Order: sequence, then C-alpha cells, then structure tokens
Amino acid sequence: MVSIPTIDIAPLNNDAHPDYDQTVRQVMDACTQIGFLSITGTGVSQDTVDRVRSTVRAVFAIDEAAKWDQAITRENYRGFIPMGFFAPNDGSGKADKYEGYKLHHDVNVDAPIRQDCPLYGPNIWPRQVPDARNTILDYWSRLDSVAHVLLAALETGLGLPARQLRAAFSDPMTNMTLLHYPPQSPDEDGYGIHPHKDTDALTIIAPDPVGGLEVQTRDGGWITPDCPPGGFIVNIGDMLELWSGGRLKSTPHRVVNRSGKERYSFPYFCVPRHDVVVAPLLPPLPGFDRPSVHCGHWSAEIWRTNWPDEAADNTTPELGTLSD
Ligand SMILES: O=C(O)CCC(=O)C(=O)O
Ligand SMILES: [Fe+2]
Repeated sequence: MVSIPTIDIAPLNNDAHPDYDQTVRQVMDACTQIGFLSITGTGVSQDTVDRVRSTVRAVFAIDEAAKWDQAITRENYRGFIPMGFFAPNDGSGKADKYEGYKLHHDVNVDAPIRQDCPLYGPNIWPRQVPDARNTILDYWSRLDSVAHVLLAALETGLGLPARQLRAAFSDPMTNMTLLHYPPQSPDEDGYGIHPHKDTDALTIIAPDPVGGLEVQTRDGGWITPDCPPGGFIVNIGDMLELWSGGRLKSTPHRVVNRSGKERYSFPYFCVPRHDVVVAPLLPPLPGFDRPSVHCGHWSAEIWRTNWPDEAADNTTPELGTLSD
C-alpha cells in the first residue's frame, strides 16, 4: 500500500536529538518511494499561513484590467499569469484552469549578481495589495529555513558531505507562484494543473483545505495527500532526483478543483544558484541516465518555453517531462 506519510520534522533541527536518525529515515523512505510527504513541526504558524492565503485572495481580487498592467512579459517573468496561459505540452491544447502570479527570489536592481545572471532582480509587487510584499517575503524566509532543514536531512540520508546540497542555495533561483483555481464542474474535463513533475529541487506547499491536489502512485493510480492542519506538503523535484542519481523520486501530480469553491495555493519552489550544475553526486541507479542541468540556463529556458509560441530545442534541459 503506497501512501504519503506525515512526518514531524521538529527533531531535524538538532542532530543530537534522540529521534534525529529515525526522522531522517522516515524522510528518506518517503522521498525514495512516493516522492511526497506531509510535514509538521516546522515552526511556521497557522497564522502565518492564513495571512499569506488572505493576501493571495486579495491579489486575485484585483480588477481584471489592472492585472494586465502587471502581467508577465517575455523579458520579465514576474507578475500576473492570465487564466488559460499554460497549455500542456502533450498537444491536447486544453489549457489549465488557473490564474497565477509569479515571484522570484527578490534582489535589488543594483545587486551584483545581476551582472552574472540577468534573471535575478526585484519582483513586481501588486500595487493594490500594499501588504503583499512584507507578508510574502516573511513567509518566504520561513520556508527557506524549512527547506534548509530538509536539505540537511537529505544530505545525511544520502550519505553526502554536510552542506553539499545546502551550499548550492546561496543566492538561489527559488521562486513562488501564487495560484487561484476557480471551481470545475463535475462534468468538465481538463485540469486545474495538468499532470506534471516539478522541475525544481524541492517544493513546499501549504495545502488549501478545499483539497484538489492528486499524486500519482507507481502503478498509475492517483492518491490525495493527507495533511494535518498547520502542516505542509513537500515533494521532490527533478533536480534532487538528478543529484541523487535517481534515488529520490520526482513524482507526477495534478490539481483538479471539484470542491465547488475557489482554491488558492502558493507553492514555494526551491532552486539552486544560477551557476550550479546539477549532476549526480552518487553513482546513478541502474537505468538512470540523465544529462546534467545548468540552473541559470534551465531557468532561462523555463521563462522562454512557457511562452505559448516558443518551443523547446535540443539545448532545453530535459526536466518536468512525463516520458520516463
Ligand atoms: O496548487 C497546488 O496544490 C499544486 C501546484 C503545482 O503542482 C505546481 O504549481 O507545480
Ligand atoms: Fe507541481
């Protein structure tokens, strides 16, 4: 029976904690089997999460015309993503039923790193929701800490030198998408988000109590993660799968919002620094054979190929596909 476990990660804050090793083992079991886990004991309060969800609601309540003034452009993949913008890459042409708002690791216009990688920069913050910046950046920094605790546990669990993964996340290309999924009627086909794998290292989501996230099991079925109130859902993305030589699993998932209610979500996608080249740090498992990925190039290609009239070419990293 495959299931998504709920793990109290509080012992991971201290490697001398009597339950440290056992908790690392539980995290490793989840990440090497289903690739998803629910976590509690993060230290991030329900109040913090509720504040972010209210902010996200307020962002999508902005007048439609004003959204277009603050929309993503080819040059700057920040701001509103209109409803219907993302169609699946399977040729079916059915657009996902959500609108989004894209944010990246926030740095000033004069930050030196912009000389090395122009994808870094300040976010567009929605003018109509003045608290959005503080509320979201506060949440972001808390999730940075949670991500680091999880990465440290994975370093231990994989037998890697301490900090080998964490060192890749200084000046990260970590990003968030604020998401609004209108309800889908029971007879409506299509998805809130079509089945996909995440291309990042690690994703952390505070699930909306209305539900709708579904995770594929190895036998092709779909299960719904249980997550206690105040918990988060974590999943392994393609980059950690690649780093681990195929041991940690990046698992397809999708969203279908049949709750009859509006659904709001704000995944945090943990991505290394622009100059990190992700390649196996351990001998790959038999049959696992993937090219390395340069994170800056990867990010530039995501920005480019999400545009409906742009196609992947033979330099586009192979990430996020469901082919294997
Ligand atoms: O909204 C969710 O729960 C999941 C979103 C997701 O899978 C994604 O944005 O990659
Ligand atoms: Fe995803």
